[in-house]
Amino acid sequence: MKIACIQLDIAFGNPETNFARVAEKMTEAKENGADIIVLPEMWNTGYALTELEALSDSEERAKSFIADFAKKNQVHVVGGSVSTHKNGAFYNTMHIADKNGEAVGEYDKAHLFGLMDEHVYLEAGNSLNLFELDGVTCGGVICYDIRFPEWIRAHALNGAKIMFVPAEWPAARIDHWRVLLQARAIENQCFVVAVNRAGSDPKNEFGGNSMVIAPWGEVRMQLGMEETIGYTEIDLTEVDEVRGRIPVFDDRRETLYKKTEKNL
Ligand SMILES: O=C(O)CCC(=O)C(=O)O
Repeated sequence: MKIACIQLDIAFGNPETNFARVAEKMTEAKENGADIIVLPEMWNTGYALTELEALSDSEERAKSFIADFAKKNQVHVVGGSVSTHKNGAFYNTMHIADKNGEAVGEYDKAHLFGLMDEHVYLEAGNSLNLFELDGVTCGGVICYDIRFPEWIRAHALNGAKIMFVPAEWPAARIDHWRVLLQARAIENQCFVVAVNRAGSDPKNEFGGNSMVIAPWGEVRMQLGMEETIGYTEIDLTEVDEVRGRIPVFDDRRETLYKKTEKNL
């Protein structure tokens, strides 16, 4: 499975430019043999949160755009996330389409990031994000979600062998990004495919450093800070091999964790 991580420099508050650039980059990734294309967080608008009424995706444009591209090019697309307007509220939403153009997943970011005012403008989602690509169970969370190990664990316990993490993670905390992603891969014995944006917006410089991490924790791909596309091949048999080597899932003591939570 060849994965393409599109580390895009997102144009702030400019969906037209971003749709055109994403189309161009996805075409390049497909021409380079990608089986799965992964995009960053909020790629349609960036964090133009005060302009969501006018700019966010209210008609599932991104969902159709991703599904159409996937079908036409026979490639899976994990569509990062876009700002959406649905059911009377704004969300940070991930769309996933398989290579047949089927919409196999839709996820609203569950943990809203107060430091970037998400809680002021967005509603949080409440559901896990599990989907199948070529018969492999995958999960997807967004950016700040990786600070909640129990959330990623819930996906792993439900069978996820690859966790996708689109992000707009600031350069100022890029060390946290690297360590948290590596920890999530090691503790859940799964692949982590994390795609951050490049560039800056009026408030933040973003850190790039998109990464693919193997279930044993090795960093298989790591980009710099600039806009680029990173490619890696992954072999899913590694997940079972690592889970067999140290049977973390069999050794869990669920009842103990529940008791501890109650006593806190
Ligand atoms: O947790 C962090 O430090 C960054 C999170 C973030 O930027 C986001 O969720 O958009």
